[in-house]
Amino acid sequence: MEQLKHECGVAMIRLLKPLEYYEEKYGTWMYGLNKLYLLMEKQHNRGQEGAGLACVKLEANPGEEYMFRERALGSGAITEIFGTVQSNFKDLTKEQLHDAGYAKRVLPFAGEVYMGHLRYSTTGKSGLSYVHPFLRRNNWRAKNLALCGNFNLTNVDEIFARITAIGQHPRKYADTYIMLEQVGHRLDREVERLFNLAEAEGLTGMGITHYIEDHIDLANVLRTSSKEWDGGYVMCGLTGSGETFAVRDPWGIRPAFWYQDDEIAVLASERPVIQTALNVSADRIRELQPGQALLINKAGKLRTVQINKPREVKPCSFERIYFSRGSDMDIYKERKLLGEKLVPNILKAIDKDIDHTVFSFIPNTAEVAFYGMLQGLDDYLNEEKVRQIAALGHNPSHDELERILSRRIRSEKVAIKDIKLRTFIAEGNSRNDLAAHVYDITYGSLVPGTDNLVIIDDSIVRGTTLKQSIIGILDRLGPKKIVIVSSSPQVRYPDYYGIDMAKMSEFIAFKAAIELLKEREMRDVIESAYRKSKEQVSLPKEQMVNYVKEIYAPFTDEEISAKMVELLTPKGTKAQVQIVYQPLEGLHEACPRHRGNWYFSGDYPTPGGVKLLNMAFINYIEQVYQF
Ligand SMILES: O=P(O)(O)OC[C@H]1O[C@H](OP(=O)(O)OP(=O)(O)O)[C@H](O)[C@@H]1O
Ligand SMILES: NC(=O)CC[C@H](N)C(=O)O
Repeated sequence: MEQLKHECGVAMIRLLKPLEYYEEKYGTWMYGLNKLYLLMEKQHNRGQEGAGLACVKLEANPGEEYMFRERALGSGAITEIFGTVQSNFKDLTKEQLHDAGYAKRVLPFAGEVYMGHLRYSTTGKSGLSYVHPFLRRNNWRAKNLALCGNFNLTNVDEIFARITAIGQHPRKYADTYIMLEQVGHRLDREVERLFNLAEAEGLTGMGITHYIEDHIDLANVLRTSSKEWDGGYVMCGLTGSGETFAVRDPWGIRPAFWYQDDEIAVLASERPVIQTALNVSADRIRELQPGQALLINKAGKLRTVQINKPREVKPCSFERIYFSRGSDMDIYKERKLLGEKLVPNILKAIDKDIDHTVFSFIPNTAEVAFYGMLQGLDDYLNEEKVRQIAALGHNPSHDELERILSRRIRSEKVAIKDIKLRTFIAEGNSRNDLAAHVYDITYGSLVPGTDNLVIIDDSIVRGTTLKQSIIGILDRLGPKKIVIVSSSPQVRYPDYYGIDMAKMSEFIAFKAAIELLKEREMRDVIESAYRKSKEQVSLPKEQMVNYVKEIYAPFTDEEISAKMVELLTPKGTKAQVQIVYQPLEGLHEACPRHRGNWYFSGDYPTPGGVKLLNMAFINYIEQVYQF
């Protein structure tokens, strides 16, 4: 089975004082480097395929290196890159190590501007040369560019065709290279525009260089290069002359947060990492707005600029459900609410038999939703107790009270995740085997043959985790019934904005719907959706319609869940199995500000999404489906 990958993380730091300041105040000029390490480590959940960092030293003399980069592959990449950077300092004397002036003059990575990236590849390929930041070198300092991003565009092919038509020649067919070429090309134009102005003003030599570096307008560069980007992105960059930028997509799909005080300006993909790394409260951190860029110029002046007009804002709800760390105060509340909202359906699934049900979660991400679910169950039980007491019709005796009040929600740690690896994102071939062995159970945590087991997870995508591991091992405990609860709705459609799940055939919900259509002699629904999809291939993407919705339309969520259970329950399972899903309304009530739900609803935020879905469905029918 093909690997599902997702996300990337970005981190940027601009030191606003000279290195001496940090040496004096914090005992090290490596303050920025160390903070970058923290910001990256705390976002390692966002990318374990590779990591890289770039650094720019302001005001280096000609002949001295001013732009540095280090990259590595694998889950240990963060340690490796920082280890390599630190190895440059290992032979220094104590005096040299604490001499900020010496560091600034002589040492690599002793700069004021830093940028870090954590990667899971999406459109880009795997391998070290695809690990960000990407570099574009030039003899003019201001034309040098380091670029990294948390992004996925739906129209890389169109952009590639257009830029090659105007004579450009990207060295690789990879999305980040193409972005690098586009931004780099515009940066070149900007530098040339300023060169002409400087010359017209009679400047020469370094006078021209300084003029250019003092007047670069990155807003211009970003505006002209991002015009046609259709997708989710937070693109970050540094130029050789120390300009820093981060720009967010106009739909607000991918997230970014920033903070500034008089010492430092910082940007990261997730808010709590800034809170922790810099010890600041959430109210001092701002979110980069849809279509907005954060720009810091060579002199350290920070501003936000609207680069593209905000579109219908659809921030990715999967960030809230699963990707981002649950330590964000809002995400924590939202995840709890997701769990709480499921309580009525859970009670239905266990016939309200609270006394014979054990509640638990599938580690790790679902833990927070589990606490919310427990809270909801507690509330339900308290109401029950009040009803029971009232039903007595007299002042309860001590024994009566004790009997009623001793009823509890039975929460246990049932499933254990032994390997600290997200099975959702582990390496391709090894994933299946890994998924089967990654979880374990607590033996004796429920009464066999008597108790139900309700276990919450945050998402069911391909169902591999359930099929290959969870249902089988839970069944060993002998529960009467296993109720799997998903805190997110059914994942029905591919994502093209950062989560690389492009094949329809991967989704268990899709497989279930196709099975149901076949079983009920409704193949004509499939054929008609295919025909309509095929007919619109040459239409402009803005006019395309999501016909895959027709595959799901004849069925209720419950019918699809029931079919999924059939497909996912391993042979020989003794317990009855049921899957309870979060309805779409539940998701929106819990995460009201993150309305991006295309993977659940099929409502894509950009026309490019519908176009790619159309292709994915056609490919599925032509390559996988048996007529
Ligand atoms: O249906 P599937 O395709 O198997 O994917 C869904 C599973 O993947 C994720 O877990 P992950 O292994 O990433 O663990 P985590 O909760 O610890 O992040 C998620 O929490 C589900 O358990
Ligand atoms: N997950 C991401 O944001 C990946 C960035 C980029 N699309 C790549 O594949 O390298």
